Amino acid sequence: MKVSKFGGTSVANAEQIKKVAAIVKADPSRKFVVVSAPGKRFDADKKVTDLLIELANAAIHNENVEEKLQNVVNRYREIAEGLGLEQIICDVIEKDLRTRILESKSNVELFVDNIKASGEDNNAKLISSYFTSVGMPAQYVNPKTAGLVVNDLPERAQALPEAYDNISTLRNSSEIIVFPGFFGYTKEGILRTFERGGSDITGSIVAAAIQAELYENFTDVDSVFCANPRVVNSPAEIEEITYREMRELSYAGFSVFHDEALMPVYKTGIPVCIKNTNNPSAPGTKIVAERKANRRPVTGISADNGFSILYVSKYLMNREIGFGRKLLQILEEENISYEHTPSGLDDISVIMRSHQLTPEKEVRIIDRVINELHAEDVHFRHDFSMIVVVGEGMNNSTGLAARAATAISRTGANIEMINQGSSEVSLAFGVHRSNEDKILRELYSEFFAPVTVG
Ligand SMILES: Nc1ncnc2c1ncn2[C@@H]1O[C@H](COP(=O)(O)OP(=O)(O)O)[C@@H](O)[C@H]1O
Ligand SMILES: N[C@@H](CC(=O)OP(=O)(O)O)C(=O)O
Repeated sequence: MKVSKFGGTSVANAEQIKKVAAIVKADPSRKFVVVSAPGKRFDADKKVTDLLIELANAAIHNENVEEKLQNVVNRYREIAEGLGLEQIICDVIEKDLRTRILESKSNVELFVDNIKASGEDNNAKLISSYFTSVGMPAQYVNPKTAGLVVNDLPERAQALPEAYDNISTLRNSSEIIVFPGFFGYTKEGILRTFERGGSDITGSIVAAAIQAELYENFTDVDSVFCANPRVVNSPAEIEEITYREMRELSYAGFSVFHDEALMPVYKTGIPVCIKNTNNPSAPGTKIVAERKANRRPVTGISADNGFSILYVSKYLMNREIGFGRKLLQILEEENISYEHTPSGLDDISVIMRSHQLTPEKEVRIIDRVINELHAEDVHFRHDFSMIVVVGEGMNNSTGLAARAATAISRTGANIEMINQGSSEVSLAFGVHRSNEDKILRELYSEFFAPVTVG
C-alpha cells in the first residue's frame, strides 16, 4: 500500500486534479491520498492558504470579510465546475467557511488555525467526491475521526504517539481514503495546524501509521535538485538521498519537502519518493536510510534566510562554569530555540530564526545578559542567511571546508560563522543575506558543475 501526497500545485485547478485522479487510478496500491489546499496556478497567483490567512485577519480586525470569503469560495467553484461536479459541493464549502468565520475570536491563534485548515479540509471533500464521480470509490476522512491527535502548539503542532495506532485502523478500508493534510486535533478536540508546508507531515504520519510500502510526495518538479532551481540554473537532479541528508537540506531551504515530515518515515524505515504530478513517469528522487555511494562528497547545497545572531563577549568567559547554560536559559525563558552556538575563548554567538524575536524581547534579553551574566558586549545582528553544504561522503573527504571557504571568498563575501555538524554530514556558513544567491551559485559550480550526478 502506498500513501500519495499531492501538494498545492498538484491540486491548484481542475486540470491538475484530473492528473491526480489519473495517477491514483494507474496504480491500485495508491490507497491513501493526502491533499493540500489549492496552491498557485501561476507564479503571481495566491495559494488558498494565503487567501484564508487574509480572510482570518480581516475577520479578527472586524473588517468586511465578504470579498475575501468569495475569493476563497470562487477557487473551489472554478475547480468544481472544471471537474463537472454539482455546485452543491461549493455551497457546502461556503457554508463551512461562514460557520468557521462566526466562531469565537477570543483566542486568535485558535481562530486562525481553524480558518487555515479549511483549505485542505474542503479540498479533500471536493477531491473525494470527484474520485467517486469518475468511478474511483473514495472516502473523505476527517483527521479527528481518524484520531490524528496532536499537541497544543498553534501553527506548529506535532503528532502524539497514539495518532499512529489510531490511524492504522484505516488500513482495511476498501475505498480510496482522501485525507486532508496540514492539521490534527488535540486530545481536547481543538484543531491545530502544522507549520506552513505541513501537508507533507500529514502524509508522512499516515504512511508510518499504515506501514506503507512507499510514501510518494507529488509536487511540480521532476526531482529534488542539488540546489534550489530558482537560484541555480538547471541544477543536477538527485536520484537517491538519505533521510539525514534530506533533513539537513529541507531544514535549511529545500522547500520541496518539509524537514519535519522525515521523522515518522525515518523511524519506520519507509522510503519516500518525490515525484512530479506533471510528469509522473519520471523516476523522481528516492529518500532512503542508506544509499549507494557516488563520486561526489556533496549531495546538495541549500540556503535559507531569516536568521539573527546574538553576540555576547566577556573577558575570561572560558573560565566561567555555567555561562553557556545561563545564556541559553535566558533564551529558553523567552521561548526561543537556537540553531548554532559558535564560540571563541571570550565570546559566543547564538544563531536563531529571526521570526522568534520582537524588539521588546531583544531589549529584555540584552538587559538580562548584561545584568545577570555581566557580559561586556551584547548585541543582536539581523539579516543573515545560512548556507549548508550536505553530503554523507563529507566525513571522509579532506579539504572540503577549505574548498567551500575559498569558493565563498571568490564572491567577495564575508563569512560570519562556520559550523561543521558533529555528524559531519553538513557544513554551515553564516553570511549576510545580500550575498546568499551569489554564494549558492559559486558553491554549486565548485562542487557540481563539472560532473553530472551518477
Ligand atoms: N532543491 C530543490 N529541489 C527541487 N525543488 C526545490 C528545491 N528547492 C526549492 N524547491 C522548490 O520547491 C518547489 C516545490 O515545493 P512546493 O512549492 O512546496 O510544492 P507543492 O505545491 O507540491 O507542495 C519547486 O517548485 C521548487 O521551486
Ligand atoms: N497549504 C498549506 C500546507 C501545505 O503543505 O501546502 P503545500 O503542499 O502547497 O506546500 C501551506 O500552504 O502551507
